[in-house]
Amino acid sequence: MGILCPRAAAYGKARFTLVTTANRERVVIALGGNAMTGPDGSATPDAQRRAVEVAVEPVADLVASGAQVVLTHGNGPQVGNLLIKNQLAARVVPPVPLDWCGAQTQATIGFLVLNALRGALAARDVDRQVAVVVTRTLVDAADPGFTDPVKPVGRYFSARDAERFGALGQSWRSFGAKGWRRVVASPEPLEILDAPAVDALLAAGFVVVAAGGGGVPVVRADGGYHGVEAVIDKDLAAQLLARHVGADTLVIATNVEYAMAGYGTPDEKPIGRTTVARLREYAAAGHFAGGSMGPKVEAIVRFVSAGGKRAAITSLELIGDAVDGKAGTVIEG
Ligand SMILES: Nc1ncnc2c1ncn2[C@@H]1O[C@H](COP(=O)(O)OP(=O)(O)O)[C@@H](O)[C@H]1O
Ligand SMILES: NC(=O)OP(=O)(O)O
Repeated sequence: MGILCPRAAAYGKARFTLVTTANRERVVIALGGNAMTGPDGSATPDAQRRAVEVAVEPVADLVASGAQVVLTHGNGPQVGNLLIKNQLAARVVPPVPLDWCGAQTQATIGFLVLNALRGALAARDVDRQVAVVVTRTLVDAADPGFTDPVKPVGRYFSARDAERFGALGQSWRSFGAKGWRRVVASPEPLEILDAPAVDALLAAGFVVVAAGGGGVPVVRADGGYHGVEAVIDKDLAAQLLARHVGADTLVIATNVEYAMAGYGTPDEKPIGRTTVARLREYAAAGHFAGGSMGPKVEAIVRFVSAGGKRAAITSLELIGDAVDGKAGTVIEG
């Protein structure tokens, strides 16, 4: 049993996609920071809006094919920019903590995705509602990540600026020729507390945007939850969300088609279809940089090891093929 859905004429030739009511595969897609800002990493409102409009196209195709889709996204550039604004305005308006900034980015990026995805679905004559869920992620107050800040946020600054900000008690790290970025605490995500809301919305037919920026980090306190100052890695949060909602497939979409062995060396080699064991060997041998490819590989390994059917790392344009196991670095359970 199926219906025919026209896809956007503006997105290539007008084509028709068979939407079967039986195709109810659940897919979680994590969109990287590269997909949410301009090509040069610029985070102007226009650059972000345009980047999101491009990023949602393959997602809209997937929704049109009948899949149940949850989208999650990074927030590193955006949350770092909010911290700077806080700092600059501190004498005029009270600064807000980092967890509030994280929640703010879920709203602003969520709004952009909601608007763009609804537009892309309408262009395909697909009438599916999209909901954005402000999502909390449980972390451990004793996580060592709180005393060893490693998560880069915001834009690149000069060494001189970084030194000036460092004098205010902030941690900054050099990224070579690109410059310096502020680094903040990034504890392990333990539980996506609002996953039941995501599950209910999926069952009701919504496309859901959730756990943006890895979720707002909270700890258990006073019989409830308190926000804590950190930024959770969105790939590690994505695999947890995918497990909580019983997703079949997790796709980590970034700006490279594959994770590579020997990345940046003359022996660089794309890793296509592979196994959890092989990826663990590559990781142990240091093939995946921490803070970029490292957590992506760790995320797909954790998902499949926990019973997930399929997980992939690939570029934005290849999301659909990766869901079918035909593109990117793919592992299966
Ligand atoms: N082994 C590797 N294979 C491929 N890319 C790698 C590898 N190690 C590090 N990278 C870098 O990881 C980047 C993707 O990670 P990141 O910039 O954090 O993505 P996103 O912002 O999309 O989440 C690639 O552009 C590449 O520069
Ligand atoms: N929270 C997070 O991991 O964001 P980025 O992917 O933008 O670094």
